[in-house]
Amino acid sequence: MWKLARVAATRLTRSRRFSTAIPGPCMVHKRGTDILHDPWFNKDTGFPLTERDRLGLRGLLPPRVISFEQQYARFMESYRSLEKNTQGQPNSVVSLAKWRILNRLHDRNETLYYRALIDNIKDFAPIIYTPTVGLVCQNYSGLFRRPRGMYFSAKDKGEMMSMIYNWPAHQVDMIVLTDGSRILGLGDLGVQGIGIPIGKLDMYVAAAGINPQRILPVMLDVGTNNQKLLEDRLYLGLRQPRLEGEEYLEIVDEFMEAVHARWPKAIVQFEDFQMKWAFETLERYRKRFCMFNDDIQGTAGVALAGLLGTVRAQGRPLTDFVNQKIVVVGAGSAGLGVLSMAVKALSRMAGNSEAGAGKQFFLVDKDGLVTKERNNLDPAAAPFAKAPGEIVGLREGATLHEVVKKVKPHVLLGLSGVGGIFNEEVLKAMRESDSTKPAIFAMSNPTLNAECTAADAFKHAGENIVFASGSPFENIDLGNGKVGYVNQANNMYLFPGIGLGALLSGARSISDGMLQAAAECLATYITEEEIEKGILYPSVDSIRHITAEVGAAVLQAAVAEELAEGHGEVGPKDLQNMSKEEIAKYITANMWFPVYSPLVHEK
Ligand SMILES: NC(=O)c1ccc[n+]([C@@H]2O[C@H](COP(=O)([O-])OP(=O)(O)OC[C@H]3O[C@@H](n4cnc5c(N)ncnc54)[C@H](O)[C@@H]3O)[C@@H](O)[C@H]2O)c1
Ligand SMILES: O=C(O)C[C@H](O)C(=O)O
Ligand SMILES: [Mg+2]
Repeated sequence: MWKLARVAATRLTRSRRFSTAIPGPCMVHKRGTDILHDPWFNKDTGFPLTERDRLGLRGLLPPRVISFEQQYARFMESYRSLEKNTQGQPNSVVSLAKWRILNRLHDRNETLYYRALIDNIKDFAPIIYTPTVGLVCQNYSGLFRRPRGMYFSAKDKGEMMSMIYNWPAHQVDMIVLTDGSRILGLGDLGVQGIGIPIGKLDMYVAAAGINPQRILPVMLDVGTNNQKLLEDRLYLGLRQPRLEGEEYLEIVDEFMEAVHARWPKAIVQFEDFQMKWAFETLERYRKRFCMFNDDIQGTAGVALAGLLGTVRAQGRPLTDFVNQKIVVVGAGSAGLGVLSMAVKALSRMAGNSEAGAGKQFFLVDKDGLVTKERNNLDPAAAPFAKAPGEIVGLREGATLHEVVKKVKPHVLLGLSGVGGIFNEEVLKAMRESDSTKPAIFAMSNPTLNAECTAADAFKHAGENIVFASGSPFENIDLGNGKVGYVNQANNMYLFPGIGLGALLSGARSISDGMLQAAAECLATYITEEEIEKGILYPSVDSIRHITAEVGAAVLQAAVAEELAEGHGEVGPKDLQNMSKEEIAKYITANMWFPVYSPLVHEK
């Protein structure tokens, strides 16, 4: 059933490639070189002669008109020759070279860029998104050529309501916002963190079909506590320590009010905020605005889908989730987000009683096993802290190795940001797991921050494991024709669908029910045959299809909870009356796809 739907969708995408159907016109308020310098409208040598006449472009381009297909082939040729020419060079050099060539196209011709991205998403996602985006953020001040998105700084206090009107697009649907304080597992990168919203929004365009003219990456620069950056003469952000307390919140409040005033229906995704502000801003805004925190909520849904998939992969009924022993390493925004969503799922399974739910979860942070005896126990971690004596033989602060040895978990899940902490000793201890097919999730990003590599996991924990990582790794050749399958457990499988469903339903806010629907949709997407091979998540190649499905599930949940206020011409009543099939059609019909539209000049 699932399989059939996916094949049909692939065909749909293929037939749209270079389709001959004439797309609708696009209004442009510029002429001449202003159009050539605007990547939203620029077609380079692809402008037909009639359009060159209409838009004052005659003579500004070489005379021959090159088709979109030829332009695409030309770009891919230069990309492939760059790949060939950089063979054998260090990974970081190759990745940055690839990022540069893609970035140049992005800056010049967005239609061609997004077509290349959509058609080659498996190859390009690791360049424009995780892990290379981390390297780009680390080197941002040096790589900077032209701005992308908007920058609101502590110095703009009192000005944001007018500044927001400096953005040239009339409509914005999707905003990704960061303050740069916890960029992947790389720490505080200040203004350089802008690369993250840019990468996330590229995934929104590629996976969810959000129109790139309606996206807005935003950096809230409230300073940085990264001493190296403060001393770097090339650093492009404010050279001051981060604002704290009320001063900080006033900046975020002002930004949220400004966005809401200009684009009341825009969805704001909070990304890579340090934990204290991640939780606080989520609570502060989630009822008032249509927003969510991807690291807490998107990650939780992706992890939950993987945890449920693991139960199936271990050959047990889903209801057995209540008996899964899970060790979560990292008590930050992501780790705690995962635990609280997993506990909610458990209590639903147990008939909505939270009593005792989660007893089989174990939380380990930088100071070891988290128990109620912990000095200054973080209130957010408290519900998952073990009571004294709850696990015989384990004390407060027990090491990860001790915990794994004692608990013999079915799942070991890392969201610590610390590369290599699932070391040989810890991985070998997983061989004594109570499951014959234990799961290891090394979810921290980027690659060097993963808790272990895929190769080490299969080598030390055994060939029977189920493995997932936040950053991509190649599948592992286990010899004798056997393959150790590597899943990518990354929130990219959910955030685009959450945003898409929220947008097209016109949701007032993003509820737990909508997020739960997203996670369930992802969990049920994988077939039994796939699960048997240890496949927990779809291939990145099908991200556009899974995103449409997640979007539909989120929209349906918004309608069911009466949060859907409608989108454009489609009112709340229309949404309520749509069948499942109509919802699916409505979603796909509203997903932008890159083709050159005829440009019509409007004064
Ligand atoms: N795969 C995904 O989709 C995904 C999603 C979100 C976050 N992440 C990754 O998860 C990591 C953490 O993100 P976060 O927002 O929770 O960060 P955070 O800073 O809020 O939390 C990090 C946690 O790790 C703990 N920790 C630090 N050193 C440790 C050690 N040696 N042993 C055990 N625990 C240790 C800290 O005590 C803290 O609780 C980052 O690398 C991020 O890239 C991945
Ligand atoms: O950005 C990613 O790849 C996932 C996640 O949001 C993270 O912060 O690591
Ligand atoms: Mg993130």
